[in-house]
Amino acid sequence: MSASKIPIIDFSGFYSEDSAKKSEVVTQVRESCLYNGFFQIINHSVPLGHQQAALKSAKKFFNLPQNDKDKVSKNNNTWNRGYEMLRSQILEEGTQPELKEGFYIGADLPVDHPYFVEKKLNSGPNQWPQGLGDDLDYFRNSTMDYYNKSLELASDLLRVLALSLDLEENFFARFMDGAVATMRLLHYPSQPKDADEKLTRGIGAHTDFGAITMLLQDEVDGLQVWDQRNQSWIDVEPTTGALVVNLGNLMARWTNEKYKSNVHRVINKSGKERYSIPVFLSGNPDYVVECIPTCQSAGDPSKYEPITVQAAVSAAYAESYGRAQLYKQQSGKPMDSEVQAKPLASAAY
Ligand SMILES: O=C(O)CCC(=O)C(=O)O
Ligand SMILES: [Fe+2]
Repeated sequence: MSASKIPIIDFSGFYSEDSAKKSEVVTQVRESCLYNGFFQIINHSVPLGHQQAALKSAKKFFNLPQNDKDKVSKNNNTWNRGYEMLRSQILEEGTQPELKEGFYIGADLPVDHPYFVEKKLNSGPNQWPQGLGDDLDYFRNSTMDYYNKSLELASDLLRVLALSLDLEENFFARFMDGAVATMRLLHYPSQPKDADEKLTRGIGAHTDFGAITMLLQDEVDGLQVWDQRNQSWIDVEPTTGALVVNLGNLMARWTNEKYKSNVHRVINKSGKERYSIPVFLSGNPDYVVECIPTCQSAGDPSKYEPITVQAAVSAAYAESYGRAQLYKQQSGKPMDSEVQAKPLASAAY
């Protein structure tokens, strides 16, 4: 597999009647997952119109006055919904708090839903930015439509992943049933041209926490994927209509590290504002992730104990937000309200 580019896979083969075309998709996905866990897909099931509408909504939201954004702060709840201000997170140790702001959305669950009552991972009602006024309906519909379409695609991707691992196509169905997923609208201000690249990140080098991530980026580049074999960063070229798919730590654990959860980062040196929308699939919080049968053998036993989705994903969130808090304490800077109000142990939900 070529190292200098992230492969673009034509996903229409998966929906084709032609079994050879379907196998070709499965083979390309397998190769990408074994190599570095990143690929782009085109001709998938999330319509371009839905992508554009969601990005338009993101831009409208981030253009609001700071005061309107602060009113829907993620600090207002413990289930990780709402606005996250600039410099709230550090994913790469030794770097400065990150130059991005975000808005978290998920399934809009009522307060009597069992997931909310039982405080399951990132589960509860959304916060909606009233500051958008007449644009709020459009914002709500376009973001939720995009979210729902992404979850349908996630099921298809898991079918392909199952086949790529020589499993039954519906192996991941129970994991998807009642799955939790979180979407984040992201805005990366343009970084000053003379910013110290070593320390300033849009998002620091990290791996994702969940099973898979589906990322929509607009036309501004900045996402880079670590190429372990060549010890260099690969730029992920924005491609109209494409989604970047990458595997998270949960999938790496599940596959006994046969499939990669790879390091990536964003540095926005474009001189333009950058917007992106990742959807993180965590899965059913009660599902127990246990080494996939085809990924272990007598000579290659399971490296990890079984763990629930809830336990695996929540630990990772707490750690990353804790780092930003620590940085601000140690550097003696006044902490913004976002970080101050958030105790480390309950950082994410
Ligand atoms: O914005 C991007 O391109 C990447 C975002 C990302 O890696 C993340 O939110 O985990
Ligand atoms: Fe990421």
